[in-house]
Amino acid sequence: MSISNLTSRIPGFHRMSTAERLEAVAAFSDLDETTRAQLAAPGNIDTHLADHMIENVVATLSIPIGVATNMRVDGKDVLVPMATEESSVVAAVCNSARQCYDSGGFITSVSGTLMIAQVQLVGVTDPENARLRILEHRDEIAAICDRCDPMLVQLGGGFRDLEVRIVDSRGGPMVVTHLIVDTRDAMGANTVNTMAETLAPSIESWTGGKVFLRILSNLADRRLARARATWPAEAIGGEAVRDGMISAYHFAEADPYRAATHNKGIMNGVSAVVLATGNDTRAVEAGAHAYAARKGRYTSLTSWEVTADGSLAGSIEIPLPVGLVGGATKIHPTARACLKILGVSTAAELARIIAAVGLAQNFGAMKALATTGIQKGHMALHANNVAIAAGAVGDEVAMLAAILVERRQVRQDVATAELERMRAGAA
Ligand SMILES: CC(C)(COP(=O)([O-])OP(=O)([O-])OC[C@H]1O[C@@H](n2cnc3c(N)ncnc32)[C@H](O)[C@@H]1OP(=O)([O-])[O-])[C@@H](O)C(=O)NCCC(=O)NCCSC(=O)C[C@@](C)(O)CC(=O)[O-]
Ligand SMILES: NC(=O)C1=CN([C@@H]2O[C@H](COP(=O)(O)OP(=O)(O)OC[C@H]3O[C@@H](n4cnc5c(N)ncnc54)[C@H](OP(=O)(O)O)[C@@H]3O)[C@@H](O)[C@H]2O)C=CC1
Repeated sequence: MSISNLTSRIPGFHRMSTAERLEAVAAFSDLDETTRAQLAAPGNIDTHLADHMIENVVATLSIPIGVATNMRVDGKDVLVPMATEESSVVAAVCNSARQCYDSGGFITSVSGTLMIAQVQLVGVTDPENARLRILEHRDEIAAICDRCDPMLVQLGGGFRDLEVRIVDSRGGPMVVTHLIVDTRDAMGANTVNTMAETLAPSIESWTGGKVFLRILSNLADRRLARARATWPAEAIGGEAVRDGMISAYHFAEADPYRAATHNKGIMNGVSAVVLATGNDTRAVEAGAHAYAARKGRYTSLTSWEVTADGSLAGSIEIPLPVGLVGGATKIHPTARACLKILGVSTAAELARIIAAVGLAQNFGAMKALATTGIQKGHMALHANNVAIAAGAVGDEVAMLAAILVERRQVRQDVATAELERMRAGAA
């Protein structure tokens, strides 16, 4: 059966055992034995590989990968692996996606796969003149950039555009050249950095100035991913719930103190998929927050409105420089296995799914905040962590967590006392 015939609506997925869930995911994504074994292996990164990925390696840190169900993106069902240490993040995506599944799920788009590299030129007395001199060399610049990466050009990528800006700084005017490069299925940092470094001597010779920095910009506003979805009021608990959520959005839109938390919630989902696929979480996070401040004040990455028929419509637009090749994406076997689960064949497809997850995550948090409060759902799941921290093992974990939730006291001191009481009762 092809993937598109399978459904991501898997009610009760969270009640299965870990092995049963992996079997369901393997069947959905048609995973081969090696990929299944990779996902099932405890501590699934080899020390030798780790030692070559970064420096001074002494150990590895395993983070759980949960799979979000109920996601339908552009008419296709998809299971989404999410690597996170935080409880209730995955559950929230499943729950949010469930509530818009029947109204079509998520519709997505991308602006392209363009990255920007910056070349900083200082020490020119005539910055306007220097700017034009650089722009006059556009064809030569294109050729220099494309010569850096013939493979990328062969794949349909390479130099696309040139911008030269004059930036007023404390140290006087700087002439900043932007190389706009299509990096296709790579995030592209190394690719565009090489181009910027190669071009720098030419810029100096054309202008008589001095180049210092030659590096990509993490404000990847030529690489936007967008997602939208509609939740009928009756599917989310009625108009009062919808209006509470709209008010939550207005709060985030107006107030940077709230917007930071609102966007952190979005990044709970975004960063989890970015990490699971071996991409650079810091690059995506820096870009997202810079984009949220693009209007001169920090605001929400999402927008929420009421449609003519009274439904809640949400949308997100976020820079998503992620790749299927480059960085750790190809070398980390678990990241590769996660990409197989997703079944994506281009970086743009991956970015679209991540944008949808960000929107779902925001829906889940806003709905909880505008109704029961975050503690009910989040702390109920976090209670397991508190129970483990208090020393619970095996079946004790679920039993102790249930007691903490029942008492509405998900606290370490209460957990320790209750665990002692449980054990004394059992003895
Ligand atoms: C936690 C829920 C989902 C419970 O929500 P609920 O309505 O009690 O859930 P339910 O038991 O009725 O189940 C409904 C569906 O939710 C999913 N679901 C339910 N439980 C699980 C589970 N254990 N594992 C996986 N999926 C789960 C699952 O899809 C299930 O359908 P089913 O499969 O049964 O047909 C809800 O309360 C929620 O979405 N809360 C929001 C949680 C959240 O946002 N967490 C992020 C951490 S807090 C934070 O860092 C960000 C924040 C909040 O500050 C951002 C902001 O301020 O904007
Ligand atoms: N500020 C930041 O965000 C910075 C981030 N980084 C890091 O850079 C890394 C990402 O850089 P990136 O340039 O993506 O990685 P790589 O340089 O590892 O990989 C990109 C290369 O892969 C090759 N390639 C093969 N198939 C494709 C394809 N389908 N599409 C595009 N390229 C393809 C290309 O050419 P070829 O085969 O010729 O190599 C391309 O140049 C991340 O690890 C990131 O953490 C680094 C510096 C700064």
